[in-house]
Amino acid sequence: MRGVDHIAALAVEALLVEVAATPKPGLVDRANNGAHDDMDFFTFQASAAALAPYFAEFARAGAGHEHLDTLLAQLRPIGCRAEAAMYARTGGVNTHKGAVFSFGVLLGAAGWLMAHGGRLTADAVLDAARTICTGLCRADYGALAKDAVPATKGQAAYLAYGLTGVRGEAEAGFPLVRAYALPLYRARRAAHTPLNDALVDVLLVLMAHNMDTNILGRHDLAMLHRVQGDAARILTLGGMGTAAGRAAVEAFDAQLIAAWVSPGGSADLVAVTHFLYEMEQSDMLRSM
Ligand SMILES: CC(C)(COP(=O)(O)OP(=O)(O)OC[C@H]1O[C@@H](n2cnc3c(N)ncnc32)[C@H](O)[C@@H]1O)[C@@H](O)C(=O)NCCC(=O)NCCS
Ligand SMILES: Nc1ncnc2c1ncn2[C@@H]1O[C@H](COP(=O)(O)OP(=O)(O)OP(=O)(O)O)[C@@H](O)[C@H]1O
Repeated sequence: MRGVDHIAALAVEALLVEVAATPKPGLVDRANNGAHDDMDFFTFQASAAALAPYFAEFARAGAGHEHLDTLLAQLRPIGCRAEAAMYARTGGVNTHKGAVFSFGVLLGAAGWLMAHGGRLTADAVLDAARTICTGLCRADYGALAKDAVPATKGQAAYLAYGLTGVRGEAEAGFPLVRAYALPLYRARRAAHTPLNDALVDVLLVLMAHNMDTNILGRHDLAMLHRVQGDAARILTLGGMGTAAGRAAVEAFDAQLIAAWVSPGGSADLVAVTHFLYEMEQSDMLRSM
């Protein structure tokens, strides 16, 4: 199905566009490797390309499945193979683990909607993602004993703070994307803000609100709250739209690199935001 390939391509584009946006505090971008010493801009490009066939598989699995509430069981094995392909291509570096999960669910949702005659609006895809992930946190975390040794940083964040990370975001239908990131991105794009600057501003609004388990993997709640406050403050300076805001973003990047902080979960949600925006735009063009 041609449409399915089209949305899979938009998801790959979203990964490429996200990593290119510069400056991104603490993250890999065109200027530096952020708070990472095992990956760079080119690692992300190779990883995104390696994921392309699996993104198409996610969308096809959604299109070929009858019921949304049993789709996750079809998507997860594809996610495992995608993760393996990512690690094979990057030499064992985690570039896109969270993104594989988020895009797996969203592409499954979009594929299902296409096959069932639904419109590809952001709201429809996010609602479908929520249905796909109903019960996920209980299933993945419910059986975890309080004194269990965490196998992943996600489990560690749940055991220490009760935070549900990317699983919780997906199960709630990506509320930060819906409430904060998409409205800001739509406004910036409508105002013809340079794409790069629109993406960086969206990153800041996500960082201001996200309980990013990627930050907690290396640091504590106090650090996460400090980062949230700093991101919010830079937005009040005007973000990338003012000289003061731009200077503050550059300084924030240096600060997060020095403190070795990486807001990787928010980076994934920037890619999700671009994907949903472009998907909605192409759906509108198709229906005109
Ligand atoms: C749910 C997945 C993504 C990861 O679980 P894990 O416990 O390792 O999560 P962890 O907290 O380490 O986060 C993974 C990534 O999510 C992203 N992330 C973190 N916080 C957030 C957030 N609040 N919002 C969005 N994304 C986030 C980051 O990019 C992070 O690197 C997935 O890999 C998974 O299901 N793992 C369990 C084993 C499994 O079934 N694997 C499937 C592939 S084999
Ligand atoms: N542009 C980006 N720059 C850096 N990280 C990003 C970017 N986009 C997304 N990320 C996310 O950051 C995550 C990697 O973070 P990190 O290196 O802290 O994880 P890790 O390999 O699990 O742990 P660690 O390196 O602390 O041992 C990736 O999974 C990815 O989702």
